[in-house]
Amino acid sequence: MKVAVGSDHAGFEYKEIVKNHLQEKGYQIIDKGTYSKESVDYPVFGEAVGKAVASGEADFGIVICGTGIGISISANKVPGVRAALCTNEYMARMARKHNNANVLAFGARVLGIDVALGIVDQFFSSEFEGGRHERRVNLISEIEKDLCG
Ligand SMILES: O=C(CO)[C@H](O)[C@H](O)[C@H](O)COP(=O)(O)O
Repeated sequence: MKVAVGSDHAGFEYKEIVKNHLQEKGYQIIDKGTYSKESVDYPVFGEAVGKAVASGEADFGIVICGTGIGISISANKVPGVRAALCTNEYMARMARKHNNANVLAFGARVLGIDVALGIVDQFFSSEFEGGRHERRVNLISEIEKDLCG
């Protein structure tokens, strides 16, 4: 499984920890930056991870900024991306089971690292349930087709 990861400066340290955590579990990591704590702009990294997932370069993505808000908004601008901003393990499970999210977002300034790693583990151990949820996810895709072609 290939996972693209990206963050701004606020999420950099958590990105490094998440990378190691997933690599230890056998995931292949594609790191789209940022690569230090120097101040940068989160849309660059949300877009890079979003494009990696939408193009098939990665199976899933993880984006991290201070709150997770700006970088999830940015990733969601890429057609085909369903980025879910999660603040607890239940949201992470539902993001996969009900929304078929392909990008996980969270905020390094609002969550402890243990909570963040729990969210990551729940996201990757949950599967899309399909059924009525597929109809709803397809409706999201139709909005995108109508507006983006
Ligand atoms: O985009 C954000 C909020 O939606 C992130 O939290 C950013 O990391 C944050 O805005 C960066 O702030 P800074 O004062 O430039 O470190």
